[in-house]
Amino acid sequence: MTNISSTTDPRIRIESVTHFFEDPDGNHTEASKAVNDVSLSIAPGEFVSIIGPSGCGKTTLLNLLAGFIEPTEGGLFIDDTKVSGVQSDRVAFMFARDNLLPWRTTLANVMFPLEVGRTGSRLNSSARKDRAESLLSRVGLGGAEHKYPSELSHGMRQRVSLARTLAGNRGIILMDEPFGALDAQTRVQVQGEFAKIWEQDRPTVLMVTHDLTEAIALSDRIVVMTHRPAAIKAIYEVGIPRPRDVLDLPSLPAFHELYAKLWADLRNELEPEKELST
Ligand SMILES: Nc1ncnc2c1ncn2[C@@H]1O[C@H](COP(=O)(O)OP(=O)(O)OP(=O)(O)O)[C@@H](O)[C@H]1O
Repeated sequence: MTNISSTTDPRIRIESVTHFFEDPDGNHTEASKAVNDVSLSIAPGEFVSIIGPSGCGKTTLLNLLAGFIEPTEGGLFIDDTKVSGVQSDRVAFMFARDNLLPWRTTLANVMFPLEVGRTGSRLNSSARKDRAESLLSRVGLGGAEHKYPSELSHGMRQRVSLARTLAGNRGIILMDEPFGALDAQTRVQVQGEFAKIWEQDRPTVLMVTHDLTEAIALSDRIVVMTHRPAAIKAIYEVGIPRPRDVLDLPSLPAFHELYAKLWADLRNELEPEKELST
């Protein structure tokens, strides 16, 4: 069993989770196993990234935590309550594609979680508007409140998505390649904005990424998964002092050392795929 729980009183606890999808005959087989005996605890205000080979089971782990699917074995807990059903009241999500509502303005998109969530039900419409405006200004979009998603660039849309993710103030954010669809320059900018906001608000974050530099720039710990079915191969503390500037990281020996370790772990996990294809 991979048992990694370095924290006490975690906000997120994943306990001995194994997940099988059904194969075309409706059976659970080794080939349909996506997650293998994963245990991980995440402390309040901690930022943890998951990296691993493509198709290993990272998104499946996030989906289990979000309550979109149920584990075959083991349990997932948020604030000590077992995850059962979709956790949209307790957890905010952010994906590579922004999923903005095209018929709503930027402001109305950010106000959306305030209208439907538990937090929202406590706010009147003027307070919702104030909160949404303030979040848009924090992500550098003050002035774009009345534009529609179709009028915005990819980077702007992803900033709106970030503001919307933060709007519900759920304190836990699950992110799946959140900056993956952005060009390299915009990506660095939006990462930097998110890092600043995270340092001020300190939500608990679990992020899946393929970008090792992004993982090092943003995380407290990085979890490396094996090839499918995803098990935990290693966990690294980043330990580089904050605030971190993505553009300055390459000048730090600690960055290169960690990058090399992560890459070596990943490369070993890619080997079985190579064997399969030869
Ligand atoms: N609903 C499903 N039914 C059957 N198999 C699935 C389903 N969803 C995912 N899988 C399979 O489970 C495995 C893990 O998928 P998952 O999306 O979790 O991987 P990932 O590590 O996030 O991949 P990537 O890095 O490429 O996004 C893959 O082999 C995928 O084909």
